[in-house]
Amino acid sequence: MRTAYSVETVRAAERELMARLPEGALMQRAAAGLAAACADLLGRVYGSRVVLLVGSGDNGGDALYAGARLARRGAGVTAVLLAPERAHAGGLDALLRAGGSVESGGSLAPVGTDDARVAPGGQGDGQARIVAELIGRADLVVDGIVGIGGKGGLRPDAAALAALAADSRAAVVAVDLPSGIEADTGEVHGAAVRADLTVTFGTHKPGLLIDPARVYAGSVRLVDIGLALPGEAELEALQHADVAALLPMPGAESDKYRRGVLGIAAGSARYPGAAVLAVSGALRGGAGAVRYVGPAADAVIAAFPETLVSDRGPARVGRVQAWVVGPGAGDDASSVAEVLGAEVPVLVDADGLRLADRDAVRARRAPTLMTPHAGEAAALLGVSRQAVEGARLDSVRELAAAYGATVLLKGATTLVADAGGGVVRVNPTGTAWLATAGSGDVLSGLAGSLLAAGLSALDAGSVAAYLHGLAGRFAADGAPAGAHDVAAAIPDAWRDVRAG
Ligand SMILES: NC(=O)C1=CN([C@@H]2O[C@H](COP(=O)(O)OP(=O)(O)OC[C@H]3O[C@@H](n4cnc5c(N)ncnc54)[C@H](O)[C@@H]3O)[C@@H](O)[C@H]2O)[C@@H](O)CC1
Ligand SMILES: Nc1ncnc2c1ncn2[C@@H]1O[C@H](COP(=O)(O)OP(=O)(O)O)[C@@H](O)[C@H]1O
Ligand SMILES: [K+]
Repeated sequence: MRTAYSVETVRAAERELMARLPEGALMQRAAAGLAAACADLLGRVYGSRVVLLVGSGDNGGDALYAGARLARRGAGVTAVLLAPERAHAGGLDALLRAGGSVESGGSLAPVGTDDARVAPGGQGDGQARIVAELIGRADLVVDGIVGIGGKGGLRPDAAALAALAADSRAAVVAVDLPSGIEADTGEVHGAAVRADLTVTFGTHKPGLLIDPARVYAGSVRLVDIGLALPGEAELEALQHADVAALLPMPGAESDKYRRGVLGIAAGSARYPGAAVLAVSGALRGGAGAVRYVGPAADAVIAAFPETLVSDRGPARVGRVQAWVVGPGAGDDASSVAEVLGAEVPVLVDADGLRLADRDAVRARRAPTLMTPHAGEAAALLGVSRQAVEGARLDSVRELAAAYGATVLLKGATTLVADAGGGVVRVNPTGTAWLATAGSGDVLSGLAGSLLAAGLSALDAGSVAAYLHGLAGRFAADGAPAGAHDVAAAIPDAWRDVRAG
């Protein structure tokens, strides 16, 4: 399991550890890990050109000490100091003693606020040009502007440096996190550094795993500095072994009913394909049987003859262990209401989200799993799609609380949150090839099947997202794939997870 902790928790763990260690020991651990990662990225350290962007906190201190280590190995290291009089004194001293040099990078005036570029003004043309040329010629830029002490997007002088780093051909390594992102939420308010690699200390921070900030982090390398973190994380990402342990496996005593029967109320005359795709995901999700209820029975049977079909409405079909309702359902509000009345776990997706009565969902005693994409979540919350996409963690928690349900918010980094708070799951396996019509229907069938097999809503949602993301990768393999290809690749994803 990969876990991420909030800044507050990290600070507390750091305080506790620092009290037991000699002064500066923690920063040396961080700097050693950072320097090693930089050296790996450079390949050859000797003769390389390294520029450190250094803010006035300990994040800059990490960069300076790592720069000193690289300078001792023969790199040409220059620190650009945003606030020369407040730069970390010990780090600065170490860098200078190792043969590094220093430039002032404060008050480089940016042009505009969105597209910050160093311009004449501030300290004047001369210094701005020196800094721009340094960064432009660098092999590696180390972003030590701000770490977990940052608030809001980068200030203008820091934004100007970030823009220069983005324009240069240098690889960019962020220290702890890309400066300018919100560590606790993954939100990005204004300018932020775009890194190729982030070297983070002690634990992942939520912002490194959640969009939009995740994209700024590049790949992420965790350096263990010995922090003792409490049991429950803020955020967790399942990995192969975690998923393998949760997959429902049949045993000698299993029969199709004991493995779980999933009911699917989906599809309409207009959208029969949604029913077919939901069934295609469900048949690969571990339930022993799938019952389909709705107007697309002919299409479902033609594609999947093993499906049990009925046109009698959800309330009168035989017993099921879980329901999926909503994909392609059009305006079939009565099916949604009937399914919400069932005392088994229910997954609500697509049209079902719009048709579900909030009080009816809140009144349910069995688990409910809602699976909106950002647009659907926005409609339920009464905000814009951009507002949801910009604040995904807050949005998923708010929706879960409002409906008293588990919510899976789809996207490049799918999040799953329970109503009562607690850890939120983030899915690491997705691929942008999954942004194809009908892939959400496959996901709802798959997650429903896992619910029918007995997984909790949080586990069913996060295991389904994991398998679905992996199946998307296998199906696409560098070329477009349709939703039915994704469903067909679920068994490969399942086998891959079990193989470890
Ligand atoms: N506390 C510890 O034990 C350790 C801390 N470490 C490092 O220390 C960092 C935290 O250090 P600090 O608490 O000093 O804080 P930071 O260095 O993250 O940030 C504080 C500085 O950034 C400036 N700043 C804040 N928001 C800004 C913005 N939007 N634009 C530009 N500048 C901004 C502040 O004025 C302040 O000078 C961690 O991220 C990590 O890199 C590591 O050395 C490991 C050990
Ligand atoms: N950029 C992306 N990267 C990774 N996964 C994505 C991306 N965009 C969408 N997805 C995934 O693709 C699926 C799309 O679902 P949805 O929007 O409901 O589509 P549909 O309604 O057409 O079935 C979701 O599982 C979502 O997480
Ligand atoms: K940083």
